[in-house]
Amino acid sequence: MGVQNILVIGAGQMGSGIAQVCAAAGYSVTLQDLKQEQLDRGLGIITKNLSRTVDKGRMTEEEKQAVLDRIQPTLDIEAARGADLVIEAAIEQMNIKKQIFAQLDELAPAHAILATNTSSLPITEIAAVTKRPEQVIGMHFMNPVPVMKLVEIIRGLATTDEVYQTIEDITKNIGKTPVEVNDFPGFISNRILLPMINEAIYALYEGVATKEAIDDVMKLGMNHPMGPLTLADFIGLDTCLYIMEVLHEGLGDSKYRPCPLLRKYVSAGWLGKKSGRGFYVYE
Ligand SMILES: CC(=O)CC(=O)SCCNC(=O)CCNC(=O)[C@H](O)C(C)(C)COP(=O)(O)OP(=O)(O)OC[C@H]1O[C@@H](n2cnc3c(N)ncnc32)[C@H](O)[C@@H]1OP(=O)(O)O
Ligand SMILES: NC(=O)C1=CN([C@@H]2O[C@H](COP(=O)(O)OP(=O)(O)OC[C@H]3O[C@@H](n4cnc5c(N)ncnc54)[C@H](OP(=O)(O)O)[C@@H]3O)[C@@H](O)[C@H]2O)C=CC1
Repeated sequence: MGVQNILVIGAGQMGSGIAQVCAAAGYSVTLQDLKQEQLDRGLGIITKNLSRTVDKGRMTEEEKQAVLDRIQPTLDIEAARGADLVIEAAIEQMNIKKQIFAQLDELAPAHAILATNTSSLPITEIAAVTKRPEQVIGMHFMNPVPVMKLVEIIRGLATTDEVYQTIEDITKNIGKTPVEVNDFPGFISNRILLPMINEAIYALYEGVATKEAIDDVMKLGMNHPMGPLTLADFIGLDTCLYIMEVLHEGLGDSKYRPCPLLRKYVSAGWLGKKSGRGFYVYE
């Protein structure tokens, strides 16, 4: 059975981007979150992104409206009953993801594929709470979703070839490039990116340079589009911390220990751009 209806769980920065690109490709999308405020915020970001595309002459006002009309917001996870594919993009915590997947397994039709946008958590462990581990898979988008080409696709131990192929086809349909990666903590993207960011935070913590200088070195010296501290703020410092914890625990090597300064900022509620303050202050 083909995929037509996609349910996206979590209307944060990633969930809203995923809903946008799926709806733009013609899928019928339901976007679910726990709070109306988050749904409104997510839909606001999607509308702003699409309006920018209209302003650039790459989309008509009618096409924009058609994309918006294909996105149905809801607070009710019962929406899983109508889904062919669920893409989960709630927060990066194993206990939350397990709860969500157990519920989805109860609600979603037997043919539905359950995908997670986790940045680092083992797919096999998430799949194990369901009675359909062969239909559970990692579909790891990059931030900002409408811009970044990559989707890492990660099979759990039991994921079938058929399910992998369906997800690879959908990834291409929404204009992204799939790269297959094995199920190890942090996959490839965050096993390489996050230790670099964590090291930049250590450099700040140890007083090696100012935050601006650290970012300038990596931007001007390595041609990175954003410095590592700006990028950490952009990803979300909570997400950065969770990923480092997964790497530290999952790979068992002290080189992945999260910097105490990162912990302190997250405890203070300084989560980066999304909360208005991280290493930098945002309007
Ligand atoms: C943590 C994980 O699990 C994995 C991850 O995602 S890690 C994070 C991966 N992402 C990155 O590393 C992003 C690094 N940063 C960048 O690539 C760039 O700074 C950027 C693309 C975000 C912005 O690019 P820029 O050249 O500085 O800015 P700007 O010229 O304003 O934008 C470039 C384009 O992106 C679009 N864009 C920028 N930010 C956007 C956003 N948040 N949402 C949608 N579109 C956006 C702009 O509209 C513009 O589009 P056009 O070229 O079509 O006009
Ligand atoms: N940020 C990034 O660069 C990337 C993140 N990811 C992954 O994507 C996922 C989401 O990250 P991101 O969008 O940045 O995080 P955000 O904090 O922006 O969004 C998470 C959203 O999920 C909601 N949520 C939390 N629990 C539940 C639940 N049980 N059911 C439904 N919604 C829930 C949150 O609501 P509330 O705020 O009310 O708790 C919030 O709206 C994480 O797994 C992350 O690791 C993957 C690639 C890149």
